[in-house]
Amino acid sequence: MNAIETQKLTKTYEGKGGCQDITLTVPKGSIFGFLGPNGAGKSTFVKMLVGLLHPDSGSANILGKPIKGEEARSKVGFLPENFRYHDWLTGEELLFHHGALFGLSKEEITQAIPRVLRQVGLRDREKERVGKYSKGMQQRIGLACALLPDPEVLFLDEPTSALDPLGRIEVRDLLIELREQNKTIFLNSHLLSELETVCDGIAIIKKGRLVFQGDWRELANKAYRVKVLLGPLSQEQLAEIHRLPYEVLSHHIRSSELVTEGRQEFLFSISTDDIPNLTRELIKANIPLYEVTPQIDSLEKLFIDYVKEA
Ligand SMILES: Nc1ncnc2c1ncn2[C@@H]1O[C@H](COP(=O)(O)OP(=O)(O)OP(=O)(O)O)[C@@H](O)[C@H]1O
Repeated sequence: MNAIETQKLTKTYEGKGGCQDITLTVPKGSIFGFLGPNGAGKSTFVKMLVGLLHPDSGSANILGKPIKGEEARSKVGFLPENFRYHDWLTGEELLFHHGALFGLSKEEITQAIPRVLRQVGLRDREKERVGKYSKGMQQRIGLACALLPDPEVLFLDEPTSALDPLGRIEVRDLLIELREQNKTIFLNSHLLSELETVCDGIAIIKKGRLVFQGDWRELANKAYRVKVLLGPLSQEQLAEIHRLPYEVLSHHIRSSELVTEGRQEFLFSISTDDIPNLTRELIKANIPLYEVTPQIDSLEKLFIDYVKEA
């Protein structure tokens, strides 16, 4: 079953900005990364899904229920970006306030509070005023608010931007724990190195339009490269390498004391399927071959390439 399905979902602001014709599928029990440059339309899209904006056209379902209805929203948690909390409330009072907004009873909220405080690592800090919390703690209490109704689908907009590296790891582990409970997490983040460690699927939006959706590793494979250590090489062998039907992206003598002089490093642009062919060709040409190392690009690099190209 899909947690989120949208069909040509569109919202513009008097014909400008926003996002257009977004058809997207997010499987249940996955962590899904939603990426795009500033102003691409990410918040507009998420706000429609959580019921804060009405679409101009198109449709969307959450867990099979149309987003227009309350039923879809009852299973949703949302952490907006840069949310300002009521400074004068204690963490506990804030959680009570949010619980009431979700329509939870007093007993339900009292039961949920220790769970969410544990999940976000704020136990024993709930009696302090939110205004006295550090930025990271404010982000954690926001996450706790989103987790209060034990949501099936969680929308998180930059959930770790104020956290230190340890805090980020804690949130990442929490997301993995939630996924293990078959919850779905829709994650909006600019921290791509963080996304690549947890996301099952991603979508990229640019200027309001979807330009990619799928497994980011699929995206990585599009730009597959392989590093090969060869040599020493005669002029003839060097010419032979350049005659191969694979693009040489770079070629240099590796400056490592461990590498015998004369060995050279080549970076080829080839698909995974072509690696055996490349090695066969090199051996056929009697070229000494020492290393073949596939280079998988980081999500960050691919994202930049994709957003520039698409
Ligand atoms: N209330 C609004 N009125 C007019 N234009 C808006 C409004 N909200 C957003 N826009 C425009 O719609 C486009 C998409 O904005 P949106 O906030 O959805 O992008 P985003 O991808 O979330 O950006 P960021 O990463 O900077 O948060 C932008 O061009 C923005 O200027």
